[in-house]
Amino acid sequence: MSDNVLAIKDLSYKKNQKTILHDVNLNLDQGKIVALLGENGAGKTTLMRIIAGVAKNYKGEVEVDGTTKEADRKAKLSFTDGLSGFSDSIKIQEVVDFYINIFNDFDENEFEELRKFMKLDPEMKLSQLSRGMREKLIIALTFSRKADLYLLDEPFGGIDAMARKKIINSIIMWKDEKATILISDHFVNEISTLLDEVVVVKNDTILEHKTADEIRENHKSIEEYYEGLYEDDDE
Ligand SMILES: Nc1ncnc2c1ncn2[C@@H]1O[C@H](COP(=O)(O)OP(=O)(O)OP(=O)(O)O)[C@@H](O)[C@H]1O
Repeated sequence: MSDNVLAIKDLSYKKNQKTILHDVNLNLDQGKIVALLGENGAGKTTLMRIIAGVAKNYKGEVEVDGTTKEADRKAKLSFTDGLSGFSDSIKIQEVVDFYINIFNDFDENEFEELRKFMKLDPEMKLSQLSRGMREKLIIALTFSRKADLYLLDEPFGGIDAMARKKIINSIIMWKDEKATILISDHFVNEISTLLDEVVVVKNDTILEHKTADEIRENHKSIEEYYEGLYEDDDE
């Protein structure tokens, strides 16, 4: 059996007649921690929303665990679309109750552990959360499901540098070893040492997909490699 968890073939996506992504081809294997890197507006969020089945009307094929059907894909991957569907006046506990209802694979005990680890009070309303607390809640919700593919869209912007590595380290320890995590960001942060692979989005498509070992074989850190991709753009 193939250990491929994600297969994207010839994906293109337009919004209001503007090409946002074109000729995207990407394969990810089980058990990998993969960074999806690119500048603001490169198309990282759009790509995640397409994989997750939230953005529709794309051209091409998106397969998760061998299935292209959106509903089946949603059952196999875990993605929290910025809590956009929830009113600000509801409490964390109410969001959790919603997740328990909707997702058969939501593990309440796992959420409890993550919630305590993130120091989140279940009685707090979404409107009371700081940006970092909100991001921690998204991470906790996402990883409380048992999925084969986890999508994290810029999860750390408001989380302090010390906590970032601690959080991602713990998640990697908790997750099933066969589960793959795709994490988007616009710079390589404290988590670069934990990455297995790097995917770079530039000019509306995937510019490069490399393993961390390949990058390091060229005697480069991931930071140097990523910065090098943008050197030609500088004046
Ligand atoms: N609703 C929309 N209508 C038209 N264009 C859009 C819409 N949403 C996003 N875009 C465009 O799609 C492109 C990709 O946006 P996207 O949010 O996917 O980028 P990103 O890589 O996640 O950026 P960031 O790092 O800033 O979050 C951008 O050029 C943006 O202007």
